[in-house]
Amino acid sequence: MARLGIHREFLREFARLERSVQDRVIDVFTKFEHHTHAGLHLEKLNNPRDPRFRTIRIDKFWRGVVLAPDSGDFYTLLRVLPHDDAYDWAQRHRVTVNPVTGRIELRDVVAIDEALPRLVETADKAPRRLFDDISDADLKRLGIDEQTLALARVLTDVAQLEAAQAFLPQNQWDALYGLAAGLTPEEVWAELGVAEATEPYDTEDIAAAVARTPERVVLVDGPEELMEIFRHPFALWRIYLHPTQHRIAHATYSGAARVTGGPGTGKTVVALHRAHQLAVRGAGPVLVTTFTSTLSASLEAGLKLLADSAEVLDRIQVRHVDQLSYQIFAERHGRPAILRDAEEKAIWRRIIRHLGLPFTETFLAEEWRHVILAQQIGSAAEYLEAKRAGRGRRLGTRQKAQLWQAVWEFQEELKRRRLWTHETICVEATRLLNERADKPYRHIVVDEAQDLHPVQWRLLRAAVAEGPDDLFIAGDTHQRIYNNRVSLRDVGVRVAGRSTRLTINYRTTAEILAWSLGMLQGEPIDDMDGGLDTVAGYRSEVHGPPPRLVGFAVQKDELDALCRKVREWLDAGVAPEEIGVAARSNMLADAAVAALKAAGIPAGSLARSSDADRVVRAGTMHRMKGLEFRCVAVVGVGEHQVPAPNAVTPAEEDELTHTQDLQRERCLLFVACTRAREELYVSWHGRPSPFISGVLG
Ligand SMILES: Nc1ncnc2c1ncn2[C@@H]1O[C@H](COP(=O)(O)OP(=O)(O)OP(=O)(O)O)[C@@H](O)[C@H]1O
Repeated sequence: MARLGIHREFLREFARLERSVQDRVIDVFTKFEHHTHAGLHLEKLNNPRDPRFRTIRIDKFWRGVVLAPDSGDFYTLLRVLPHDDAYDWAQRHRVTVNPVTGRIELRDVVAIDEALPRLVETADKAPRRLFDDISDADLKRLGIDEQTLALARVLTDVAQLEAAQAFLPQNQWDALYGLAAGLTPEEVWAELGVAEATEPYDTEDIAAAVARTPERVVLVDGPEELMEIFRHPFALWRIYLHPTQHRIAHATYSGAARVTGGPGTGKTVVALHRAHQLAVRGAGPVLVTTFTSTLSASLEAGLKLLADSAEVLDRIQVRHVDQLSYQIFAERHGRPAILRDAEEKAIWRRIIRHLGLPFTETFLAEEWRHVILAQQIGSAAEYLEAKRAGRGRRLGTRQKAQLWQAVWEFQEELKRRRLWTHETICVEATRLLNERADKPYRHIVVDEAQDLHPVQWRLLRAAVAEGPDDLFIAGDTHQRIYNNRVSLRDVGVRVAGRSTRLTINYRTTAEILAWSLGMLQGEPIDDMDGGLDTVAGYRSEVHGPPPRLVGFAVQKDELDALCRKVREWLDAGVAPEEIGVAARSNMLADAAVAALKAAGIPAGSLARSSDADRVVRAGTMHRMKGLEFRCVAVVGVGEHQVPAPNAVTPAEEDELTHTQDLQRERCLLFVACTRAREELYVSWHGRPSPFISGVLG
């Protein structure tokens, strides 16, 4: 039986081929894999650039281009193209094995030769070149070969480098792009994840090189896996991880560890692999957790895809944090009575009236949550001493005393009426866990960590004994969509020296990513560990059209245009469930569903429908977290809608909270936009949101 590898670039294209061609490809390659003399089905080409290229007939019109070894039975499917294009492609490309990394590389030799003279001409006139500060020795150390080096040396800007992605060997381009994005040669090397070679690589051994290059070529293990890959060409993460992702997921850490990185860099994927790996090791129960039920449901679905052994799956529990705290609370006290939002406000109002305080109920509620509960403050004296980081309005000693009195009365009332909030349940569950010597979990894996409240962190800290691999944290502070801020150190979680940042985005096109990042330009965003996070080096290898940005006079026109856009996507062959519509408010999301339905488009609310319903789904930006779609429309991005006025504390009330609220709203829009894999459409009526007016292009 032949062994088969499939180039990942082809898999991306596969998803876009017509269904009938996809079926033929599957048919041809399932049969191909079964053949004892598979090579006989391949046709030689006249004068190919690489003598190891062959073609294979898919149907009358389509051909596959296959890399066939000089000997052995190992083949790599590189592309499937219309007949003439396939032959043209084979005339232009060449496969080599990189002597430094040992990995397989594919390049468009003709395009490199054509680009070089033009670049030389521009470089001769330019005052500086892109890689002036990087020595030849450093470039070579990263696997840049002579042909790429000649081109790299005459690049003068990043746009030229981006254009060169289409023809340079991908791993070499990656290294150059990492350098251009500001990473040091050491950081780029670490990111390449190349194992130290004990002896020089055999640059003729294609099969070994392919095995070393899982980020480019997926090795297929039998016909079932082949079917799986073709059925879910986007879900490759189950089989293959980038070396950096693999290292993080499989490492043994002496304590808590963390993965950070921009949207779509595979943090969730790493978290799922890590949980699976820890369960395989079998040292004790694994908890996978996050902050909402929708997200924990999608983590559970991901784990089921990943784990093929029921025994391993049994060792993993998926619960969102509040579910965990309720469970622990209920085991001891039974079901809690929950304080509703409106009732909470009423209590604060009564206290304000009765004490004659100069504060609003929102201010008191936030002070209680973000200072007193967050820092476990238990007495007036502690409160007087407490740092109120993140709170803008200064309080004098007298005001602090008044505030403490208010909080004390509030807490007493809850106690008297046996009422609980999510936070107090969490605090009580933490107390119960701290009493226990036997912890419920041996490992905890946390996704979307940026949105957890300090009391939730303490709960998690108390649910697992301190030790190797106790906590694994995945998150991105640029995607914080609630107001929770934490310093991990303050809640007893130390990740220093065990934190890795992922930078390659697998979801979004470079165009959508760059535009969305533009919205965050210059925003100082913390790293949950006493420093600032950065977006340096975030990049995507996939290209597509730039985001489409359109404004209208009134909402009706905006929604009509949304319907036309969605219709256009559907007509182009995008399935309805691959289209997502995001809005800041529930009301607008519902209006979008109604407009789509009225236009005869199958549509539903994100809250109430799933992939299986095969409808276009619209929902709030908050609900978009953790999801992704081929095409995304973000509507209502107008001056008075984003930021949502009622979600932003007035500057007069609290300057710092005001700034933080604005940042959270900005991040929320960023999250919504980065859910798009291929196309992003952003619209508004009236004037555009201040968050996008700087990036309208
Ligand atoms: N190694 C990989 N190979 C192929 N696809 C990958 C890989 N890693 C991640 N992906 C894909 O990239 C997309 C984003 O992955 P994931 O959701 O894990 O990213 P994330 O960093 O958690 O994103 P976000 O922070 O935006 O929610 C998914 O479609 C996932 O399947």
